[in-house]
Amino acid sequence: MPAPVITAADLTKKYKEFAAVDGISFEIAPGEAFGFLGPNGAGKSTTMRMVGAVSTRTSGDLDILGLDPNQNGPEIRSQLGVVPQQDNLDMELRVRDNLIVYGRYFGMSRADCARKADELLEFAQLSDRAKAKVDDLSGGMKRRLTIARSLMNDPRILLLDEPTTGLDPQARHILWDRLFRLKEQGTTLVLTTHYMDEAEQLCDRLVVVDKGTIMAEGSPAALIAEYSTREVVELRFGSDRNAAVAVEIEGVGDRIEVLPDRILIYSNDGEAELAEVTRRGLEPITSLVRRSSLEDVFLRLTGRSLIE
Ligand SMILES: Nc1ncnc2c1ncn2[C@@H]1O[C@H](COP(=O)(O)OP(=O)(O)OP(=O)(O)O)[C@@H](O)[C@H]1O
Repeated sequence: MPAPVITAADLTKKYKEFAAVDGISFEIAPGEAFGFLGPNGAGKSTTMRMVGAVSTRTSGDLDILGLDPNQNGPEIRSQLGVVPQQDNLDMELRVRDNLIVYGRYFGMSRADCARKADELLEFAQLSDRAKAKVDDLSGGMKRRLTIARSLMNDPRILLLDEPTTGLDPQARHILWDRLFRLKEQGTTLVLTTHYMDEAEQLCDRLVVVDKGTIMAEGSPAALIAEYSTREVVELRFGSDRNAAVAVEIEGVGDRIEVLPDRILIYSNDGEAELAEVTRRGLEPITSLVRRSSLEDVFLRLTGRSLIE
């Protein structure tokens, strides 16, 4: 096993008495795509700020590339690429100039900046927008430009806080494709997300976080195998009937979850459970048998849905 690029042990961040991050431990291997999956307020951004060496920890240990961010912030930051939750591009500058100015900030020569900017515009599929105003870019393009900018200093680790929040499905897929390429090239990706599909698509390994603590850790497939069944039956009866229906389907499947808008039956054979529901004389408005996802893992671990 190669040495981890990031190691956190009992990492804690408190704001006054409130622990936004409450004693989490994890290791991230070089070249890995590692995710923090959790709802808003789980402590993901707070963790990312500590890993990005821009916020100090209250207690615990944190090692990034063999260095302590409390002691070696600038040295660590020079080896990281950071994509914050909100794009913070320079609106005054044109697209390509955003990259050049950022490179200069890292002490790169003008020639190196120009070469690297062109290479990254190509990578981000923005070459034809090089001279455009940032304001004229779509949300997905701005996100890709922010990623391109974060790569100017050839970072060993790329930190992405909610990389596709607010983007439409097509823009998300283009972005995922770019992130796959970075992963193929060996960049370590550390990302936060509250989208289970994003975590399933991108992460080799992830931790499920809630209220500042880690609830579970593993690959998406391993987490689903450990905390859910192979299939799930989703039934909608209309919310006013959910409680009554829940009584009538008692004992069907391995486990039943009654949510405000749906009833979920967990089972390795969804079709058989759906047939049993029908046999009991129940007629859902809609029914669907699907594969288990990380959403089901989160529900099992916290009793709450990840989708608010
Ligand atoms: N500077 C601060 N002062 C006080 N409380 C804070 C501060 N920053 C974050 N918090 C609180 O810490 C908790 C975790 O916030 P954090 O932003 O890390 O969550 P998150 O998982 O990234 O969620 P989001 O996706 O909404 O950013 C929240 O309850 C938040 O209100």
